[in-house]
Amino acid sequence: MRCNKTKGYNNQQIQVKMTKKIKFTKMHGAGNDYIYVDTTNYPIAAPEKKAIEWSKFHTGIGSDGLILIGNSDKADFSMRIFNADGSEAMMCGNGSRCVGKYVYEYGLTDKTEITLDTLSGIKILKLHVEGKTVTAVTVDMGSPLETGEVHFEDKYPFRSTRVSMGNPHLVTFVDDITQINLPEIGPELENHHLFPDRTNVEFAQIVCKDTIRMRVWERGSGITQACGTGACATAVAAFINELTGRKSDIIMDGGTVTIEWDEASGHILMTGPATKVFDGEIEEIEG
Ligand SMILES: N[C@@H](CCC[C@H](N)C(=O)O)C(=O)O
Repeated sequence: MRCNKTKGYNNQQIQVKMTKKIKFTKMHGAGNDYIYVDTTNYPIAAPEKKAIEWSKFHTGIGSDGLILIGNSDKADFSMRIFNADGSEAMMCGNGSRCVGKYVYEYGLTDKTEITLDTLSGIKILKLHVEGKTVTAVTVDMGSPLETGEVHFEDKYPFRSTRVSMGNPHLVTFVDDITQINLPEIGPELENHHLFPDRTNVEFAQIVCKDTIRMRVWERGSGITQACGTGACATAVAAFINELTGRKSDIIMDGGTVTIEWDEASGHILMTGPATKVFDGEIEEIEG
């Protein structure tokens, strides 16, 4: 049978689709990379879909997810975070530092102390500025919402600690982190029946009383080079289990952040880098 291209073509209804150009900035915090869009200039329809499409490395921009910066009636700015699988999370530690750098360096504010409205409440960002550049940001992440021990009754020989930093985390301390097969165990634990909302998964090794090496499997994004809320959860779990003091450096695959659990306020303070990679423009097909 021959295929009649001409007939097929003539019979087709031609749909004219409009395209719109969206400016974005690719940024990373300790290697945790997201696409940032200022939605006051470029409103994004269906962000769940865009997060999946744009996060793909071969056919999109390539990232761990999508972060939308917007206005808020409760704070200076708002932040929404979508993982690479399109799921929306409550909070993003590394992302919040990059939002601080973005709004300052792109002239949306000249404040060096900024309030940020997130699904996990209002966070306070303190920018460390050198000249006109934000080199690091300290974020008051608030108090950990929930902590608890987890004993797996099935195949895992671990005693783990559950910590909610708005996002759910499962932290497990091991003697040798290099022995952990994260690509295999990460998704198993993320989707374990004990966690109906899934969970982020951290494996950590104590280096010394104030230093922890950590690797992460993120809910909705897989292995990432760093996770800010995960670093907070790891420091909290280490302190609760009497493995460290209140302040520790968390060394991740892509960089280090410092976490301090302030005794007076009970808040977690996270300090770490924020880096711009490039600005870009992507075409969005409407309809
Ligand atoms: N990488 C982020 C956390 C992003 C959300 C997380 N994957 C979730 O679904 O809870 C961070 O730096 O905190």
